[in-house]
Amino acid sequence: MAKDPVRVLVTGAAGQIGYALVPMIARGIMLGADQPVILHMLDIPPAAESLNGVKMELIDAAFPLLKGVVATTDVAEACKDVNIAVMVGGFPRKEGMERKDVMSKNVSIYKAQASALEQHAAKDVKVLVVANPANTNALILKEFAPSIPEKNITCLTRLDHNRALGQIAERLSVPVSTVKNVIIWGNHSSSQYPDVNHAVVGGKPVREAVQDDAWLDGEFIKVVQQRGAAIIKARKLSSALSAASSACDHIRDWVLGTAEGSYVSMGVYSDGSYNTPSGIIYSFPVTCANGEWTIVQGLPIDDNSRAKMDATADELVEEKALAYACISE
Ligand SMILES: NC(=O)C1=CN([C@@H]2O[C@H](COP(=O)(O)OP(=O)(O)OC[C@H]3O[C@@H](n4cnc5c(N)ncnc54)[C@H](O)[C@@H]3O)[C@@H](O)[C@H]2O)C=CC1
Ligand SMILES: O=C([O-])CC(=O)C(=O)O
Repeated sequence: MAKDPVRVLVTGAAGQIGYALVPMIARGIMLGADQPVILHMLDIPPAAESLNGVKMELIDAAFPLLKGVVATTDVAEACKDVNIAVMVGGFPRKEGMERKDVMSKNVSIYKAQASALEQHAAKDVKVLVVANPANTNALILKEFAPSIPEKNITCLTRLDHNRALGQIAERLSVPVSTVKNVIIWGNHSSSQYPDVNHAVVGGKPVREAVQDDAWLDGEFIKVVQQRGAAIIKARKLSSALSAASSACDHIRDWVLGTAEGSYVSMGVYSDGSYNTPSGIIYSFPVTCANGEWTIVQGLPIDDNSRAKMDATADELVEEKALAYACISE
């Protein structure tokens, strides 16, 4: 019997990630080749015409799984009954702007969208925040949508995770599918810690396969931390196809489960695991089953990793304070 359609919201759908993401969702890359979808696309009024153009293209592509498209600038209409919400819309930093200015704009966007999701989305909506600052936007969304279970609010660090897999595969000239269990700890920013201490390639520890700890502890980490900036330098635009693809990976694994023996990285509400501060959205290694993620426990952490995990946590605590200062202004 055919499945009922799942309603998937994409905010910022007229933007570059949105343009890459919506056809992936309509083709079944996010939720599976047997899962019909109804796309809800939200953008702001100045982007309404462009958003309508994206809707026209979705119709023209005649995707068999796509059972409907809502394209709107009305946040309540966009959030109505959605089961999955991918939050890509946000306010980017512009020339001459302080970090605090960007934070205050995003705090007000995420506060308003949290309330709309709370009032209009399905009660068990799963939320993925992509827009930067992704971890802190997700935290604000969580704070202002108290009836959405905190386990249902996450942010994207899967792109960083996939970038780390890609760097190791390139270094060893092996298919990327043979590399697994890298970890991104912390913030989706240049303070993140890409950790290979538990990663394997073809069943062998990555450190044994690479045989170059200096590279793994130095250049590799820097390349992954700075990859977003490198793409901007090369394309004059930020990552879009890789961000969209990684957003699909994040939701697919969350809904359909991770492979046996594999874990992935997700930004989730910290419960204090690995002595990280609770009350921030921090990226951890997780496994997923039955629509729920679980933090992988018990991995040994050496002093070098500890220091890097703490540094990225400190940045998130600072961002949280900045965001809260914007709320109370
Ligand atoms: N977490 C991650 O791994 C990554 C995050 N990003 C972030 O994703 C975000 C989107 O990137 P792009 O698509 O390249 O940007 P973009 O500027 O091309 O698109 C953003 C879209 O959001 C819309 N928007 C702005 N305010 C909105 C609101 N209040 N409600 C709904 N829509 C709104 C804009 O009109 C625009 O169409 C940025 O914040 C970027 O920094 C980008 C790459 C990776
Ligand atoms: O760096 C940026 O602005 C975009 C981003 O988050 C990434 O590519 O990881």
